[in-house]
Amino acid sequence: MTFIQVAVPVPLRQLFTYQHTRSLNSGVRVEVPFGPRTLVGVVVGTQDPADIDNIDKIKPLNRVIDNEPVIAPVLLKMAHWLWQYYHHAPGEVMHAMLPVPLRKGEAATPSAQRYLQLSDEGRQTDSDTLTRAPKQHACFMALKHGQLLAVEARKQYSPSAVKSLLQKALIEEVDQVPEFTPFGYLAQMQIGQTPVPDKEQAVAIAALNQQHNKFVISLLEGVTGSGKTEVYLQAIAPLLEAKQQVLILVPEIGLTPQTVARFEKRFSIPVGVLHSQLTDAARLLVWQRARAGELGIVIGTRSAIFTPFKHLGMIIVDEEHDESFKQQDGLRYHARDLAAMRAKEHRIPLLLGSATPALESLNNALTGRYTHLQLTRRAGGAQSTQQHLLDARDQPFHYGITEGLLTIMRQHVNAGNQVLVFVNRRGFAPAMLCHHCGETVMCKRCDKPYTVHKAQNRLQCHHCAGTRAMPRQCEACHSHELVTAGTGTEQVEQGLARLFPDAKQVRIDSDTVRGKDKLHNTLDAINRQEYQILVGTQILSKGHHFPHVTLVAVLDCDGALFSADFRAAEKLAQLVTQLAGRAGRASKPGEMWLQTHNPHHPLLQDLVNNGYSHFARHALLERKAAALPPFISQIIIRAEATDSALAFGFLQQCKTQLLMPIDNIEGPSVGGPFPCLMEKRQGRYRFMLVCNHAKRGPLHATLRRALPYMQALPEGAKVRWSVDIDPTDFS
Ligand SMILES: Nc1ncnc2c1ncn2[C@@H]1O[C@H](COP(=O)(O)OP(=O)(O)OP(=O)(O)O)[C@@H](O)[C@H]1O
Ligand SMILES: [Zn+2]
Repeated sequence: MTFIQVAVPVPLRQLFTYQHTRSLNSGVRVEVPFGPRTLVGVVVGTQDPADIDNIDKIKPLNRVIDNEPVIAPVLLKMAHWLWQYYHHAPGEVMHAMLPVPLRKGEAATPSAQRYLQLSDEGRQTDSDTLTRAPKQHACFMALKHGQLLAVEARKQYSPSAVKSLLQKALIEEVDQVPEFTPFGYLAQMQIGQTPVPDKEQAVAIAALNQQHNKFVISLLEGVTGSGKTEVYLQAIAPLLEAKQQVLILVPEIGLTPQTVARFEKRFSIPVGVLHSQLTDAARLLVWQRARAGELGIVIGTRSAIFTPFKHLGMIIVDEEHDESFKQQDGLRYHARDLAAMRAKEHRIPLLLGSATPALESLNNALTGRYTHLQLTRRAGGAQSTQQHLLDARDQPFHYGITEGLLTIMRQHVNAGNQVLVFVNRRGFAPAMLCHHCGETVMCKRCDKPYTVHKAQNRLQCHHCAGTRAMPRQCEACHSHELVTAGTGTEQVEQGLARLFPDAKQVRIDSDTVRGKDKLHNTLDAINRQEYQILVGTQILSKGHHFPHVTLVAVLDCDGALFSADFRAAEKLAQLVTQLAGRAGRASKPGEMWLQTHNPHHPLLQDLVNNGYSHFARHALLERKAAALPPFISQIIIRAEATDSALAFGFLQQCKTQLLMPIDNIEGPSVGGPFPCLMEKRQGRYRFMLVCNHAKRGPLHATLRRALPYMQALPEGAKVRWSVDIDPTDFS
């Protein structure tokens, strides 16, 4: 009899022991009884019978699912690190690492899948016959390049488009077991036209070429449009040729088909793509193809860091400062940190790229822990964007835009160029209030004003997504005179339509671009110059290439200057710099105007006059002086409950545990319980404890000792609480 340790997907920070007739490899999935349920767990080791109490109570496994481990030894090490470092339940960590069908116990080896392909008739048909049905046309065109998974095609192009094409007999369905050829991509790989790298790019590429099969972390700090992507492309070419695969992580909304197309075009090989909007079947297929070594390149968002590879040669994290790399619920891991951990285990290089590096990464580069590669000039002769502040005080406003800014916009539009207007809020206006008594219409569940959405004729809470009908009168004084306050994208768009009747505009925010295709099509239309004015939120700041934009106008970011979050300045500086980077990327010079009521604010002055890299180095000095991350380690314990006293009381007891002295260890400082920046959300009151320590080790040791006591607190069952290691968000 062997005793097997299994990570079972339950929210408990421990492993469970089962008995089996023989030993099993770690990383194999097993089906186990758990109370009244049957769950799919992962074997992580065996246990010495001498260490087991109540040995006759140990239950047998129900069933062994895999012959071969689904989680390879390197990834098991990563899992181990994850549950230790993030103090998370091992079974939940394992599940997070697996594609959904495998969590449910389905076979890990490829099984028959239904594919769509062109029929004989389809192959002889001209796609022009479909131009009046755009979705059918798009699906047909995609199938011209090869088969698609049927479920994926239905999701992407709509079930009705697929149905019509089937009815027209232009396409057909086939069932096939996919076959994978390890490094099969090499047979078709052809390196396309490659620009001659400039001096700085050449230095970076040469440095990266020296790093093969070594664990080295490099920060590629390159101003916007400096050709970072070109460096990635040239750096990975020799690896692909040497049968080494490459994983590229990109931010959540930075993963556009343009990015993927650029890699496909350069190497003429299919690229595996992983993001949250894929079907489970499609994700599993990429997982299998990468694992078999069939894919040379995988590009994906945060969780792609868990993809198995046959021979991984390099990891790249593009826009490494982006907040979407940190998961903000459940297993709150940071994909950038995990990438470092993974690169170390595989003994391969990790490349972090950004125009606006996170202060953590920059500090590691400046202190020599990372190799520091810099691109200080834009590629292909483009000039850097001139940045200016526009004093908004005492200026007349039209729909949130000052007259001064309108004049500048007019010059750019009249010159036949495109203007990008950044507004930090979607919707029509961020609040509605009574003109008579001043009462604001509030979401009672969050204690925050509702955002007015005129297009839907509703109010929407951006914190809990709750909506309500537009009120007709004030709840306090019953006056019918309700007015809106502030400006959102919807209002700016409407205003600009009046102010610029001859210029075509497009709004880009999460209300107008739902789904990847919509964003892709809009971006294409922008680059075909179908629009002159682009109005949008953060989405517009992320890595897009707009060759015709010459002016970026930022309407209002003053709020961020006075935030209680110590990272607010860094986030604002990154946003502003990335926005500026959208202008003047091609032959025409670009400028950015930032409209503000605080034109003398030191942060804005520094950014505009000296740029991000100066700001960031200065901000690091400030962080050091104030003893803030990255110079100290931080952990937050959050608790929320409908009864605020419960959440507060629970954290107070946690604090007592965290302050309990441990031998030979200097304890952390524990602040709070403080209300979170969003004090109330969805009807729950929210508090946090902030634990700081100059050193990571003692901080984690303290938490490790306190956690079992915290878990045993009876109040813990009545509140929602969580542990956040290296937090990035205090909302
Ligand atoms: N050495 C080069 N010679 C000519 N053109 C180049 C060179 N390197 C890059 N480019 C071109 O310059 C433009 C910007 O390059 P790229 O997109 O690689 O920059 P980036 O630093 O990744 O941009 P961002 O971070 O702002 O998104 C692209 O059109 C690219 O093709
Ligand atoms: Zn709400």
